[in-house]
Amino acid sequence: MTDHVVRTLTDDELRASQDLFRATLHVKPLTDDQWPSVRASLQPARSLGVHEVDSGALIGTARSFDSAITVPGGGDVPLGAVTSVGVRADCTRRGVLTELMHAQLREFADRGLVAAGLHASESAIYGRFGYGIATRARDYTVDVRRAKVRQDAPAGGRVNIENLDSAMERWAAAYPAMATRPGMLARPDEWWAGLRSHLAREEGPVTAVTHEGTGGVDGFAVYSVDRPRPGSATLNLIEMQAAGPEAFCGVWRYLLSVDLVHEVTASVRPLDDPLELLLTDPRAVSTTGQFDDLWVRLVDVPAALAMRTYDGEPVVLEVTDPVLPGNEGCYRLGPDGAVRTDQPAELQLSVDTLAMIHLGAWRPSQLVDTGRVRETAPGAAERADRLLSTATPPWCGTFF
Ligand SMILES: CC(=O)SCCNC(=O)CCNC(=O)[C@H](O)C(C)(C)COP(=O)(O)OP(=O)(O)OC[C@H]1O[C@@H](n2cnc3c(N)ncnc32)[C@H](O)[C@@H]1OP(=O)(O)O
Repeated sequence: MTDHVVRTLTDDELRASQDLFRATLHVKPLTDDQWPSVRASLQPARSLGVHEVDSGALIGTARSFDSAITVPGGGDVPLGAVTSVGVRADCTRRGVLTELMHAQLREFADRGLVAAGLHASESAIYGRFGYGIATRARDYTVDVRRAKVRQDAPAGGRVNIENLDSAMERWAAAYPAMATRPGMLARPDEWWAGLRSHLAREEGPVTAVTHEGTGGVDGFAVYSVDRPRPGSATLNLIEMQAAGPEAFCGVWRYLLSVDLVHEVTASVRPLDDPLELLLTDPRAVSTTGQFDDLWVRLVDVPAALAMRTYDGEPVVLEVTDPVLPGNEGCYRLGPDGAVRTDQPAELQLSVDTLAMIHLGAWRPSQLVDTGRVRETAPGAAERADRLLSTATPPWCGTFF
């Protein structure tokens, strides 16, 4: 018998659950001023809590919001975006997170969500629940004095500074047309409310810029500037989306022209962000980190496999999934789609490893080389490499 129970939290328990989560991250509780905007970012009935039976105290929490993820071929797969996961520090390592994760995955499956996604605070936590690294990202800095945009770089449209609140409404309307790369997420209203409350906590002023091309809004960015002393200002790019090369280049041309700024830092950008190639001196850009971005858990494996496209010779995968055993079995993937099959397995892998290849972040043959995938038919991994490859590396680009 366990000494705690998991259940969906009621509205009047949400603030306590957010404060519990913040405490696990060593952050102060919400103030009365902060709470309304945080409340606006929470979807109803999507917060789970674990209470101790004896004391009734809340000791663990996890929440989610309903979203969708773009997969290769352009389809949108319904996804539960998991966040605010925390267990009170004096109650860790006795299975509270495990119960939360299992309850949440059951709830997602019951509601027909095909996948779950999260950004992990530590990379050792979520693999055991079937999550795998499905997108990667990099941070970079730009030395503004060296960064001159090439004359042949794409041009067109214009950048305007806007009021943040009105800009966000226009961005929310334009964003779906930009979320075409595998790994990008749909952003419900609550996500935009969360961005607003996140930006309100920035110490310095926050600037919103919109790029308008011939068809209207096709890019946007939000940044803050640190200026610890005269002559030394860093522009921190908090968010940037662009529908195409003109918008990408237009926004960067603007960012590199802001007076008094000697350095721009950009976080969690796509691995193939082409800024270096737009500059006369590509070394003006320095990658400062490359890391796991979105972790995905395929909740309904047959649906997730069927909802993306494949290009190349078919291959048969055998999937193991101790947490959701209904996913286990062999699947034949090919240009005609993905279906369960009785054919013998050519590659064997666990469900967390499947998430690593589903959007194209890793090549199956790389994973054979590291022991994560077992090849039972010679040449199958190379066939799978071609079948699952994508034109661009997947990227999430949405923080939550
Ligand atoms: C999506 C997000 O919100 S990311 C934010 C996650 N939250 C945090 O990082 C806040 C601080 N940390 C915590 O609140 C907790 O330590 C949690 C949530 C990470 C883990 O909660 P717990 O209740 O201790 O996890 P639980 O007891 O279910 O552990 C399950 C297994 O994972 C392991 N594990 C749990 N956390 C970690 C960790 N940080 N590093 C390595 N292993 C871990 C446990 O050892 C256990 O393994 P075992 O079964 O082999 O012993």
